[in-house]
Amino acid sequence: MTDCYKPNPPDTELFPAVSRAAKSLMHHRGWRYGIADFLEALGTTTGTNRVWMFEVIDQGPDYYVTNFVFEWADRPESSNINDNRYIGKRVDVDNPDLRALYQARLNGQVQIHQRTEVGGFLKHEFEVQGIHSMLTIPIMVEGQWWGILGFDDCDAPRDYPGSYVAALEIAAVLITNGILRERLEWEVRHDHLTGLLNRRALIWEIEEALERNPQSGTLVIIDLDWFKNVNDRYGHQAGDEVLKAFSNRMRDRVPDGGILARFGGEEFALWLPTNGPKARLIVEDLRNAILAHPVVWREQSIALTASFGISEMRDHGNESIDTQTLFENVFKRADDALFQAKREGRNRIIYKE
Ligand SMILES: Nc1nc2c(ncn2[C@@H]2O[C@H](COP(=O)(O)OP(=O)(O)OP(=O)(O)O)[C@@H](O)[C@H]2O)c(=O)[nH]1
Repeated sequence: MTDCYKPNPPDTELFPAVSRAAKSLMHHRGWRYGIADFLEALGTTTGTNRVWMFEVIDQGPDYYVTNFVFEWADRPESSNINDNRYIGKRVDVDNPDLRALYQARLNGQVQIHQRTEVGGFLKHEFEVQGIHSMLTIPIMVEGQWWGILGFDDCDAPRDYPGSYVAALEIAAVLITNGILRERLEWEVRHDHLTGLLNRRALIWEIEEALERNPQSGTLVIIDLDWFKNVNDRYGHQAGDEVLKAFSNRMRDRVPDGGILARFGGEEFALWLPTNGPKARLIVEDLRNAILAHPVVWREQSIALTASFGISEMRDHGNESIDTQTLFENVFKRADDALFQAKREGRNRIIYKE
């Protein structure tokens, strides 16, 4: 039987290939932009027919759901990526074979399956996809099963030696590393509770927008009114839910090119790429929407209002002023406007040129 197994190319090529391919995962926009090159390098060096990755998008004790996210195939006929069956595919773990497979994946164990040995769920997949041998390496992130890096041999059976598995396990760790970096970058730029950008990220985004268009844009600082009362009356958890619902409501109404952020506490900021009456109309629409739609929390309706301070990017005739100072000035004016809105009774918009 073993003599009809596909020969493995010399493993001396594999470690240098993984090392070279690692660089593509360091793509400045994130690993997802370099993964196609990475999988191609693994595919061509191992001489396999298909290298694929799926991501686990939901899981429970007796099921898991996967999305087929990336693939390299040696020829068009080997490709599966456009098969909708693998998008949001749910696997019900309803027999001992499948339970063993699932448990091994949860534990991060590498598995090599041969068509002659598999049963049930895998047998069906092997037949549908024309697979002889499949090597699967779980991608683990922070101790959790994230997905699979898989290798399918369709033209002949294959047995992967230990040195191959070791190199490909390193490849999976490199993907883990990319995912962790992506998570970290998300955390640096976002507010945890609401998923909105945080203050720092908003400033970066505005700086970029100003580089493209220095004299344009409106900054709106938004502060929920009497928010302390929400916490005092309904509890902190309700307060959190209100902040999330409020953020979602706002996010749905931000026009194209607008950037919404949570500055902290019950304070938010919105950058609009427009100036003048158009921007002010958008803000009026936001104020009305907040007023018209109380947040429902555990069947209780929590009415909200917010105060708004608005200012525009303008040099007020001083053309020598640099972008940084322009930007600081617009923040200061919007903040002063918000303060005035609060002082004058809240639930209002104050505009300061
Ligand atoms: N639940 C919850 N509360 C928060 C969070 N961040 C800040 N707060 C609360 O927000 C409240 C803000 O209170 P204040 O600054 O007095 O403002 P306010 O009650 O909204 O009154 P005005 O702004 O003057 O209209 C405080 O009770 C904070 O504890 C958060 O992430 N979750």
